[in-house]
Amino acid sequence: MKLTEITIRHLKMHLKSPFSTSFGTFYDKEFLLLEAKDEQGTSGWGESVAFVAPWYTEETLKTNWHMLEDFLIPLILNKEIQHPDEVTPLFAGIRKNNMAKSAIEGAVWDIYAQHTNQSLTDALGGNKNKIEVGISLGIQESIEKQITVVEHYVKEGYKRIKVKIKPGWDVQVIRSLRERFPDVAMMADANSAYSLEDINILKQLDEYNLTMIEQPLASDDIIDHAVLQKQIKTPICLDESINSLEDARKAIELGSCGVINIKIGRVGGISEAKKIHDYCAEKGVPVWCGGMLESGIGRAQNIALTTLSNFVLPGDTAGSSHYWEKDIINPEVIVEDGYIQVPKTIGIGYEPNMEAIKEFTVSSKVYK
Ligand SMILES: O=C(O)CCC(=O)C1=CC=C[C@@H](O)[C@@H]1C(=O)O
Ligand SMILES: [Mg+2]
Repeated sequence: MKLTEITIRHLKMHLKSPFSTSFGTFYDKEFLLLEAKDEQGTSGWGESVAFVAPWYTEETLKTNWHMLEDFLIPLILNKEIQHPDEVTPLFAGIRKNNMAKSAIEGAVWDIYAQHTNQSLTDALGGNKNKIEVGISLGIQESIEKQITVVEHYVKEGYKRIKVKIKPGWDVQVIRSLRERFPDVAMMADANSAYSLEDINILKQLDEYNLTMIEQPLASDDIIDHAVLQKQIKTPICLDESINSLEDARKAIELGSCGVINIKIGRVGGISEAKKIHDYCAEKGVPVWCGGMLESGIGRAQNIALTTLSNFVLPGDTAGSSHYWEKDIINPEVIVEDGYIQVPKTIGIGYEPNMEAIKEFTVSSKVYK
């Protein structure tokens, strides 16, 4: 295939309820949606998961647009590509900027699946008909409210509940949730809000039988996480610290974590995500698919990735209606009793809803 035209659209979608973490609150999700067309007129779709501000990683919507326009699109337009695995090497001269790279690579995987007449799941070698789904819940204004929100999603059947913690909103919250929900699979995500100086807090969290504690320490750290992991029995899950297969190898060799959260955008694309999955499988380290409040396009890719066999823990791939009044795909992603049925249709398994895409588009530009 050869990509002959790429359209970048800036979309803004209103979140049904605000999402609060240790680094801030989101009311809307603004992101770049990328449509690539090849010489046969086949369209493939990709989504950049970069946020408007560099809170989670250093990438932003604007830096992604700059990287795509000035560096990545010129590298890929009109290049002959046999397989999506060739995209990451093609971008190797450009450091990091993984979310921007991943937006194009996802679109190439979509086109490749369509050309080879298979679902993205089959193209990746996935082997599940349905996937288990967890949910990530933002920080609430009070512990009572947090309990009410958790209860709602436990009743909906989600297979694992993730709550966000930050200094001042940690041990007491987890203790209260555990008292109320003694048997629910529960985990806490700190988004790097602690340091080893807070080890006493982290040791207290160790008492509540959490499935894992996600990214307690610095976003670029694997050394202190290894120190911490030796002192707590709860597995540490790394999110922000893992941006490549090499990062995963080093973290596992050092003993910095017991679990890895794989996000396609954070690691630069589906091919790298699959490599990390394969490596973790070989090392006996379970993985799960993280979420970035994606629209249906990114969510569809997450669902396909989760069908790989070592995604043994429920991912943050909640249903469309949890986030949006209206998603940009047809059908929307539906979660029933904590499961998503994996679509088997050709490509990403869902159709882009052009009317909704137009409605949410703030600006766009075509590159040929
Ligand atoms: O997409 C989802 O539902 C998961 C959301 C989620 O937990 C996260 C989204 C974006 C940044 C972080 O706060 C976070 C995470 O770190 O996993
Ligand atoms: Mg996280």
